[in-house]
Amino acid sequence: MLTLTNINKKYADGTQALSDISITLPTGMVGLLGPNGAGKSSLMRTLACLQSVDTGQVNFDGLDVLQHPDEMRKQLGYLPQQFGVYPNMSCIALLEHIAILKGLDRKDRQQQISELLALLNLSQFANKKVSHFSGGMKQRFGIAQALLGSPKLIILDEPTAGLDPAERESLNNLLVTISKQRLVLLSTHIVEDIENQCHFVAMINQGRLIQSGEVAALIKPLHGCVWLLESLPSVLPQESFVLSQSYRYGKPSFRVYATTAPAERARPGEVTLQDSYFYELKLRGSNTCY
Ligand SMILES: Nc1ncnc2c1ncn2[C@@H]1O[C@H](COP(=O)(O)OP(=O)(O)OP(=O)(O)O)[C@@H](O)[C@H]1O
Repeated sequence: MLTLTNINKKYADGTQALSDISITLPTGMVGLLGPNGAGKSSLMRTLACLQSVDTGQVNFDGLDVLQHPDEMRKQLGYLPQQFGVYPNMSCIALLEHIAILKGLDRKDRQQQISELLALLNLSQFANKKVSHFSGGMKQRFGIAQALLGSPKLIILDEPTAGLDPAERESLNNLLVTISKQRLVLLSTHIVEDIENQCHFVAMINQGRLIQSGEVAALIKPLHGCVWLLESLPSVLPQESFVLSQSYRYGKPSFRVYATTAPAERARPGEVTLQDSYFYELKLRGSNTCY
């Protein structure tokens, strides 16, 4: 279990990236949702012991993380949003190098690297330079290096960014498999990925925690309050508002929050996590566009 208490972080230029964040995250797949600039990466870098905070505490299974970052690093796997690799190193050599840095002995290194190469479908590319990998292969390599040492906490910042749908699906399935008996914290803009894989979600905006809890419990209050419309009436009922607007087969499609049907032609919609996320952002007066 990971507990954050009153985390505050202001950068040197005065940007308040994290404001008084307090939350307890359970084991399993946990999603972190927030618009661009919300503070997700700042939070993840903090948990990965890569940057300090101004105030606050982080506790992981009884360990005071900010006081003992070296202890935490032994239990941590981190995939940053972007990562560089040594240009001339093969996949296996680089994994070997990272395993040594993580303190694995020779026997463990050999066993874990061979298991991870197989798990991540990289065995046949073991001797290829990682700098020559495709985007999907590179992300799978990133997950493999994060899993070295069997960490109890895995932090993944946008792991599926830039992947094609098949790669995304296979990586998502893999993440569910590895999240058994450990905490996998997943940050992504793809709300659907969080809805499909995570049982718990934390939403942040402008550095503040705006909502958190079990996904099923979060969307429950909106049941019966989401309506689908192809066009909006000239006036929406009081206290109702547009959650999102998109196109389906080239035709406009509106999802509207309303406690009763906002128009005669409105059809009830099945509530999604995205509805709940947009509802929370609207409710808290975000000026974010979506
Ligand atoms: N090193 C830094 N110095 C100054 N400001 C920073 C720094 N890093 C991030 N910020 C600012 O802190 C805020 C939060 O940024 P952060 O990268 O944590 O957000 P994010 O939710 O990860 O965004 P995105 O989804 O776009 O990656 C933003 O206003 C950003 O400009």
